Amino acid sequence: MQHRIVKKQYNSKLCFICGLKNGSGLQASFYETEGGELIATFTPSDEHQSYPGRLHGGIASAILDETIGRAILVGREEEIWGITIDLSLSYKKPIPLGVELKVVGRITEENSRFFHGTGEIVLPGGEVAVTGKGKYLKAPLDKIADFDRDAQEWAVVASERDPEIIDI
Ligand SMILES: CCCCCCCC(=O)SCCNC(=O)CCNC(=O)[C@H](O)C(C)(C)COP(=O)(O)OP(=O)(O)OC[C@H]1O[C@@H](n2cnc3c(N)ncnc32)[C@H](O)[C@@H]1OP(=O)(O)O
Repeated sequence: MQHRIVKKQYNSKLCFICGLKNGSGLQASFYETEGGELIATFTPSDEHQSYPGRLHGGIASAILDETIGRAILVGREEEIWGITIDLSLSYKKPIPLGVELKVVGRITEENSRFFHGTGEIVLPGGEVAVTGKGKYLKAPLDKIADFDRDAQEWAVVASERDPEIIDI
């Protein structure tokens, strides 16, 4: 299925998932789709392995957590930040290293205090490797962390690799 991209989300400096200067991290990109979902793309490297040649399950959990958590921002002008309070995963296929993976997330339920979402990590051939669902507490950013947007280089960073369409 083809997903038309309507917006790229912010990256940061050192976040393990989205920090562009975290050499050990995933340096993932996040794209909002016309259909109201969020797609992350990243290519895991040898540093992210569990058993040789396979992505560590904790790292799979981390990218799913962030993709579902960021899905609350899709199509909004206002900022909503989430704190993960419950996350469950089902690991269905091993995930290889060194190939681009796609992670899809969406919000399934929302009220004034919480949001819930689901997501999946999809292999290059289209098979679903991991599914997840999470519950997040909404909170203002200054209640979650001391976050200096300039120091954290929190910005949308355009790249010539940014796709107009993602095929999954
Ligand atoms: C947009 C960017 C997306 C980013 C995605 C990535 C986000 C992250 O990685 S966050 C890091 C991982 N998460 C954490 O470290 C959270 C650790 N936990 C905490 O700090 C605290 O439990 C905290 C602040 C969430 C809540 O604590 P506290 O303020 O004392 O509230 P508390 O009264 O215990 O619970 C508040 C409500 O949440 C519910 N809740 C708390 N924990 C859970 C849980 N594990 N499962 C379900 N519900 C829960 C409670 O039932 C309660 O609901 P209600 O008021 O309706 O009865």
